[in-house]
Amino acid sequence: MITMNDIIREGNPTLREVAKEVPMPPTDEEKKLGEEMLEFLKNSQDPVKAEELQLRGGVGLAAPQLDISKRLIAVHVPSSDPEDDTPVLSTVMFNPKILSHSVQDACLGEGEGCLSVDREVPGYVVRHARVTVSYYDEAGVKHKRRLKNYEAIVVQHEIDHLNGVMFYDHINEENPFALKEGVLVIE
Ligand SMILES: O=CN(O)CCNC(=O)c1cccc(Cl)c1Cl
Ligand code: NI
Repeated sequence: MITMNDIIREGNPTLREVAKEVPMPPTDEEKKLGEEMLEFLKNSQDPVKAEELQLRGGVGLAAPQLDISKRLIAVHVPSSDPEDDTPVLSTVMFNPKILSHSVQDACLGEGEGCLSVDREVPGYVVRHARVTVSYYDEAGVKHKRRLKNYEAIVVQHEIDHLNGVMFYDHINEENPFALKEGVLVIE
């Protein structure tokens, strides 16, 4: 089972590498890794398990954060409606790729955090508001999916990890809360 000890932190060069494509179909080991990454996210969002295992909450995870430089991510984005237990997006993506994106940009009003960054880095992380991504599932089947809002932001944060990009690379250094005209702020 993945715990915080398995997650590498800033300074580890793997976080700045471009990860390698995973040959399709994935091996049993790669499939198992994807399942464990998804399970980690679910555990991290479960108050009892998160407390028990001392997990920081996460809605996404990328294999390079486990010091595995492969193009594999997991996302588990719960519904914003507390009454609704169905996550808006819960999946493992092999070789995810942004095929196209909106002209409009967006950012989370509360900024972003990262399990590989043991500090707060305030500021708007400006990303594409909407993206069309392709990816392969653990059976090696290709999917194409349009994403918007929070789930679009999360998937971009994870794909960044596959390219050695950290969320704070996108924050404006002069004014971390500067926003251009038309950028959608997602609360
Ligand atoms: O790469 C994944 N992590 O570092 C897990 C911890 N961060 C988050 O769950 C998180 C928090 C805020 C905004 C975004 Cl977009 C994300 Cl992804
Ligand atoms: Ni991260």
